[in-house]
Amino acid sequence: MGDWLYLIIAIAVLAVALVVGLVVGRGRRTPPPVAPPAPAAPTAPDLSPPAGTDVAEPVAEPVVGPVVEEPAAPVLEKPEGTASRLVRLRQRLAGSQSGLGRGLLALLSRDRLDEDTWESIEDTLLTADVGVTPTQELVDRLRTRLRVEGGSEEPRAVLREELLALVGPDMDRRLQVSGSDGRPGVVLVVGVNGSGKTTTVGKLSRILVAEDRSVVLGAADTFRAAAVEQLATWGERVGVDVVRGAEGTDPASVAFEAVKEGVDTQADTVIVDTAGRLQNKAGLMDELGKVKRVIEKQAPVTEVLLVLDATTGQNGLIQARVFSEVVDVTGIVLTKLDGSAKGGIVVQVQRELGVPVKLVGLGEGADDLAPFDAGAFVDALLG
Ligand SMILES: Nc1nc2c(ncn2[C@@H]2O[C@H](COP(=O)(O)OP(=O)(O)OP(=O)(O)O)[C@@H](O)[C@H]2O)c(=O)[nH]1
Repeated sequence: MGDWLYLIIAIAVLAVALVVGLVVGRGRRTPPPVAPPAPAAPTAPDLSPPAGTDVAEPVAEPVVGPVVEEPAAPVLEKPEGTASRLVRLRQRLAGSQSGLGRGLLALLSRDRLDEDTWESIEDTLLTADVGVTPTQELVDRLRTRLRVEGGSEEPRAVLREELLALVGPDMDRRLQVSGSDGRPGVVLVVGVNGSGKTTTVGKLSRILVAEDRSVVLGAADTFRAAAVEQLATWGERVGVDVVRGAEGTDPASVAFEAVKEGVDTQADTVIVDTAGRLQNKAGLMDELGKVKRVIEKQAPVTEVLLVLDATTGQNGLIQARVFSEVVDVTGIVLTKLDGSAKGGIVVQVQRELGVPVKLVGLGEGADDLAPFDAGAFVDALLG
């Protein structure tokens, strides 16, 4: 019996050991392979903090693929407004021109106005490019008014009045930059190479942009590729569209496209830069005549500006005459007046062409162009 009991206990121990072994072994078995998960549909990264996370705590930024840098939007320049521009440029004008006025005043203030003195006055005026006929007229007027010895008239006041009359205070110097019937105003800019045409177109566009006008530029100076590039840069700086053609393109077709864009986009003003090669009068007449005709299929030309370099004296005047015979010039832009003490050219060119000076260039800076004002100009002459 005792043997049987031992045998039964031994079998029971073995059975328990077998059951425990089976249970533990099953727990260590590797799970059966399962199908790989389907790729998740792309979703916007969830940038909200996980629940329970304090917002103030730094959270690792989710990585969302390669970082693509957006091209920086061009920063547009803000052209200088009219008021500060005028104050600044009047000072510059006085700086370059006051020699003429001061010289005349010194002569007119002498105790005795003898023939030698009047001759010196005449020479001073001629040297400043006032021109022969206007000089003669001015000297005659001054002689009459200042002749009387011990006269009560003050030389400075007399000179100011007479110079102002010569410059023409009543001329209409407003720029015609607006069109009619919903069409843009069209400004055609002409003049010999190097006179400052392209620069003037760029500066004028800035004046108009400063006045909140929408502008399109036409780079019809296709003769010189650099001029087209130059104009494109002027336009980019203030966010103005520049219509251009390849080098050698027919200038008239560029002018046409520019005005068409102005009409289509309902721009206020289109300014067209031209090549103005002065090879001969007939060629110039053909080129500019065609440009104008083609433009006017879209909208009338409201202003033709002739750009003239103030430092070129009589040569510049001869060129100006040719241009005015070829196109109907309505206004003159006198550039580089900062580099010349010969402001008298204003008087001469207006007389010659019968057209007012409307703008003056007073430096190479982007905003160094100002509307011409007769009173301010004479004051600048007198210093
Ligand atoms: N000091 C000064 N320089 C000026 C003025 N206006 C233009 N210039 C300079 O004159 C040079 C010629 O100007 P442009 O505008 O290229 O002349 P352009 O008539 O267009 O010449 P093309 O493109 O060859 O037909 C440039 O160096 C200008 O910076 C001005 O009022 N004062």
